[in-house]
Amino acid sequence: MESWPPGGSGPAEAGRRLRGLRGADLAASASLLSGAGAEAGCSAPAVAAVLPAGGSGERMGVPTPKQFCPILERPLISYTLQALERVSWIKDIVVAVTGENMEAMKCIIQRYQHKGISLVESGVTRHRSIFNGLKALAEDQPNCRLSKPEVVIIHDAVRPFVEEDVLLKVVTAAKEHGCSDYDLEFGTECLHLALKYCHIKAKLIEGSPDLWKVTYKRDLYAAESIIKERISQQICVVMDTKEDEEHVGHRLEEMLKNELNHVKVTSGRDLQQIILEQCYNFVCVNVMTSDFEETQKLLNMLEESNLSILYPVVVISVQFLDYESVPFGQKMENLMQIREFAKQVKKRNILLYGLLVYYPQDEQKLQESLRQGATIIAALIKERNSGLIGQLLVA
Ligand SMILES: Nc1ccn([C@@H]2O[C@H](COP(=O)(O)OP(=O)(O)OP(=O)(O)O)[C@@H](O)[C@H]2O)c(=O)n1
Ligand SMILES: O=P(O)(O)OC[C@@H](O)[C@@H](O)[C@@H](O)CO
Repeated sequence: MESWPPGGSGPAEAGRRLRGLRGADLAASASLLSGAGAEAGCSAPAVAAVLPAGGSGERMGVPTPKQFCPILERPLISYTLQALERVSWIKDIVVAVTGENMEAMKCIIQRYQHKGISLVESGVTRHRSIFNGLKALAEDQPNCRLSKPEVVIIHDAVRPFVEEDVLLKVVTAAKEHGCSDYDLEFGTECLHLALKYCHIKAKLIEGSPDLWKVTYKRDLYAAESIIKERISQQICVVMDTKEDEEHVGHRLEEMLKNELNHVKVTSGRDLQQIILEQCYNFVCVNVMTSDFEETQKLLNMLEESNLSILYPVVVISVQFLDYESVPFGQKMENLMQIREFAKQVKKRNILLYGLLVYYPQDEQKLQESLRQGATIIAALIKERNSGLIGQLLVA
């Protein structure tokens, strides 16, 4: 644990100025700025969050500080901000970053449309960074858009998977509980500081298994896998033949339902609604219309929405081909257009792939190629490999 310097500008002084810092700490910790909400007689405390993000990530062993390392091309800290922004009762989020990374952080906020974020300069240790964030919330500065909170959640910027329920438990505990010897013995250094400098007793709250901190390089891979899994839970099948239930497109949809029984497969009858509900995977079957007509309609809709700002959206354009009756070479020439479409939509974070499904007369062979098609679709969605965009895969 670092030792605070004596004197006016150190954390001990800050503790006094904050008039009582009560802490609960595990992965997230909450401190209480006494006054604000309680005095106003509010039943729910006014809550803000401070994210220390001023570290250099030495243990990660890469030049970029880990909070800015990309996961699916988006910086890690943006996932953490997204997790906190979803919690409607957190009114302000203060992020502490180094002066050197201030501009980069502003760009991240703008690019990923994060709202209600304030930036402060971090300190040379994690605790100093937290302290700077608390100061911004506690001080009455002119033109300051931050409102004084009653409870402050302290959350490492490198813990992207924090859920609302644990945050609520921590905030509630920050108000309700005292602390035990056990907490002090097995707690982290934040608990100790709260007691030593502010004479505040803290309570240790059990976190969820997903609350781990990205520390080593392997943690980035683990985080990426978790994110990919989360956004692969729903697939929307869009097709240009809605009436004919016997149609081969519907058979592919049924095959997907059978093969991927943990995934929700929906039909794209109300695309606007499905986009609003944040489905990140689309299988687009072009049968009756010309080669990419249905796919292009879908791509236009996706481009107009903001869906792909936070996660890459996968679109698989499916064509059924009876190789025996259609001249393959001629067909291929048209289908190669997919490369250009894919390049264009990649700029909007949409990953477009092509899938040719063999459509023979023989029922058994058809069944087999549908099964193969479903397997390829599942793999493309699971992997989200941007190196394969614009490719025509064959089932
Ligand atoms: N001077 C510092 C040091 C750390 N942190 C932040 O505290 C959190 C948890 O710390 P840790 O995992 O130790 O991060 P680093 O110090 O960056 O990692 P390392 O110890 O490997 O260098 C991170 O979000 C980190 O950015 C901070 O705000 N200011
Ligand atoms: O043990 P590490 O150095 O990886 O991390 C220490 C702290 O940053 C972290 O556990 C806080 O959440 C505890 O207050």
